[in-house]
Amino acid sequence: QFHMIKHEDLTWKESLGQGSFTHIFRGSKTDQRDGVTHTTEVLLKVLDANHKNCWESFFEAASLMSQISHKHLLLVYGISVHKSKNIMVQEFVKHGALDLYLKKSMSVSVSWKLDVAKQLACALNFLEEKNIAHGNICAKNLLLAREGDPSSDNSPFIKLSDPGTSMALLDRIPWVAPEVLDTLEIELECDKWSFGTTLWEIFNNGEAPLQGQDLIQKQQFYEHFSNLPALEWTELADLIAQCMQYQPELRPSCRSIIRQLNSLITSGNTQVFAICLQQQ
Ligand SMILES: N#Cc1ccc(Nc2nc(N)cc(-n3ccc(CO)n3)n2)cc1
Repeated sequence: QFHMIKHEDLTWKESLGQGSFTHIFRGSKTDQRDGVTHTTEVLLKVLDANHKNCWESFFEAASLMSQISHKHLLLVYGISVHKSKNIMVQEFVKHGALDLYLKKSMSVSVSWKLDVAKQLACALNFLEEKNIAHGNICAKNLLLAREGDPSSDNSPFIKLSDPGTSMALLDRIPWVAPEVLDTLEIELECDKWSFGTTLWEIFNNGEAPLQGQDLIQKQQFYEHFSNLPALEWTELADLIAQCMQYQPELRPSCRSIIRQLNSLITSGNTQVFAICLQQQ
């Protein structure tokens, strides 16, 4: 159910890092269209040969992303299988994963972060309308296609990456919704919980929540129905708390999330506007 790419049509460039079961490289693919050779810059995501057992979720992730298209969903060109390597060929997204970008550049504004949050909410709304649960929403899976810089008014642009190979569930606390540990089922509501965790990450400059806690402590976080430390901005902290409710049915719809983000954006701008007026 997706395009198979010939290995000889791929060119491999430098390694860009390693995930849990995957290794990513910059590369390019050539294809002939109406007799013309086109070369496209790509990201090559290789599934470790010794993790054959999770190649199924690897392919499932790829096929999910190649069946639907949306401006905030990563484009997957196809799959290439060569000897014992499974390779996912993705569009190359210029600035890479958002968590690393936020850790590096501490100076992104509140409106920049709200803009990114709203784009993610739109991507989730699109998936919700198609009744598709992503299952792995986190800042690491948000890719920054355009930086957007404070000087000119062009804003950031993100793409939601494939769900990836389902890492060990306990390692994904607190991104994975608590009920998933019992049901092992990924429902739409799970993405709302993960959206809350990702919002927390974005407003904590890419710092991972429960950083450095071991698996026992992480499991207890759910057993004690704990919440992440609230942000100073109470309206934003409220939205995160709504998303990270232990009862899935109480979590807000994507439409409600987008509405609340819009009012935060407006109130944020009003506050900035008021401060500018005072300073005149
Ligand atoms: N320095 C640097 C640098 C690194 C990567 C990109 N680009 C890119 N494009 C994609 N399609 C996917 C990814 N990913 C990165 C982590 C994951 C998680 O799996 N994906 N990175 C651009 C610059």
